[in-house]
Amino acid sequence: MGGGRKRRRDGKEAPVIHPRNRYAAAAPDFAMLASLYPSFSPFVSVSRGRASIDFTDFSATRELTRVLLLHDHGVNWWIPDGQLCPTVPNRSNYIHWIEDLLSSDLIPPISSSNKTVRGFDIGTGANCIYPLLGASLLGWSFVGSDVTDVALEWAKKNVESNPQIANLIEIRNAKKLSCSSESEAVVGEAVKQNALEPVDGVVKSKPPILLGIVKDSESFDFCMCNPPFFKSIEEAGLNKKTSYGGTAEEMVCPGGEQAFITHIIEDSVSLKNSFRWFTSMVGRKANLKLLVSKVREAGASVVKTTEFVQGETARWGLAWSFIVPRKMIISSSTQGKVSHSFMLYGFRREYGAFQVLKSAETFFHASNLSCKTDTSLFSIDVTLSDEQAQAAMLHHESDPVEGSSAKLQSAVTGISFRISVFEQMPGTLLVKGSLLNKALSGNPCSSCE
Ligand SMILES: C[S@@+](CC[C@H](N)C(=O)[O-])C[C@H]1O[C@@H](n2cnc3c(N)ncnc32)[C@H](O)[C@@H]1O
Repeated sequence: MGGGRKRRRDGKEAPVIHPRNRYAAAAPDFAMLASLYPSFSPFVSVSRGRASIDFTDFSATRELTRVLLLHDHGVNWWIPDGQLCPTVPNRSNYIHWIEDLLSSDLIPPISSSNKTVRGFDIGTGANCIYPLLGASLLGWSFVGSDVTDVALEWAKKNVESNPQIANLIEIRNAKKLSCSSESEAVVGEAVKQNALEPVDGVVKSKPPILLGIVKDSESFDFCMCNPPFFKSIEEAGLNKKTSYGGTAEEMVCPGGEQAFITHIIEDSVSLKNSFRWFTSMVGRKANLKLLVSKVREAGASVVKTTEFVQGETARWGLAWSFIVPRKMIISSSTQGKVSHSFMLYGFRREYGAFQVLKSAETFFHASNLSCKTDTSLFSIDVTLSDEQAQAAMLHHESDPVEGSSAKLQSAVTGISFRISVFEQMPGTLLVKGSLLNKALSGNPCSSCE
C-alpha cells in the first residue's frame, strides 16, 4: 500500500481498496488458509513460492469465499452451483463506503429511537453477502429482498446458519407487491407519474423494488444494491479470466442496470422520508453520469459518487438523499482581511448563484440599504450609512467579546462589504462576505469571524 495512490494515464488518482477493508494491508494468504482448511487445500497451487487458486474454476472461487467468510468474519456460508459468488474484499468496499456516508455529518440522521443501523439490501441474492458482511463486521441490521425462489431459499439458509447474527437479518420476498393502504396510495401516485405503465388499459407493473416492499412507517438508514447489470445474457458475456457464476436472473433485467436503478430513483421520490441514503452500485461509467442527472432531476438534495476497486473491473457507487443538508460553515480571518464564507448545499437546479444574488439584492433594497450588483463577478457591494452602521452595531447585542462593539463604533464611518456567490457544482454554493472598509479590515472584529 506504500508509495501513495497511483496515477492513471489521464492524471487522475486510481482508486484504492478502502483503508478499513480488512484486506487493505495484505491480500488473503492462500497458503495459510489451505493449511487451516483441508477443503480449500486441493484448490491451492504454489508457483515460484506464491500460492494461488484457479480463478476460472467456480468451485475454487466459491471455496475461497467460504473460507474467507468463515476465517475472517466467523460466518458460515454456501451457495448452489452456478449462483453468483461474491468476492469478499470487493463487497466489503461497498459496506465501508456506506459506513463513511453514515458517519459524515453532511446530512442529519433520521430520527429513530433504535440505535442499530438499519439497511435494505435490494436483490440480496442466494449469497446474501451484504447483510452477512454488514451484520458481522458492523452489527448492522438488514432487510434483504429478492425475487427468485433459489435466492430467497438460500439467503434464508445462509442467515439461519449464523445464529450469532440471524436476528439482525430479515429476508423479504419482493415478488408480490404488499397491499397496505399506504402502499396502494403511493403506487396509485406512481401510476399517475408514469412509474408504472398502463398496457391495453391494464396497469402492468414493473417488478416492485422498494415501493410496496418497504412497509408503512418503516425507516432505514440506507439502501444498497448490486443490480442486474446487463440487458441480455449475451451482453453479460463470459469473463474467461474468472468464474464467479451468476445466472440470467441474477445478471440480467430488461433495460439493464440503467432501467433497474432508474426504478430505484423513481421509488426513492415516493420514499424520500423513509431512507437517509439511497445507494446503488453502477457497472458502467456512462450510466453513472446519466443516473446522476436523473437523481438531480428527481430533486435529491445531496448526490455522492465513488469508484470501487474491483480487481480488473471498474465499478462505481452512487448515493443520494432528499434530506436537507446541514449548512457547513467555513470561516476565515487573517490580519488585514476580514472575511466569512460558508457553503450552502442542497439547492434545486433552478436556484443557482444568480438567483441567490438577486434575492440578496431584493433583501438589501427592502432594508433600505444602498447596494450595487455586478452580475459578471457574481457579487454585490453593500454600503451602510453612518447611522445605519451605528444602528447595526447597537443592535448586535450578542457580541461575544466585551467592548469590541464599542471599539468598532468608534472606528465606523459607514460600512461597506461585498458578498460573492460561487456555484461550486449544481446544488452547492460558496457564499463569501468581506469587509471593504480598510480601517475596519485592519482591525478584525471577532463577531465577524
Ligand atoms: C447481481 S445480483 C446481486 C446479488 C448479491 N447482492 C451480490 O452482490 O452478489 C442481483 C439480484 O437482484 C435480484 N433481483 C432482480 N430483480 C429484483 C427486484 N425487483 N427486487 C429484488 N431483487 C431483485 C436478482 O434475483 C439477483 O439476486
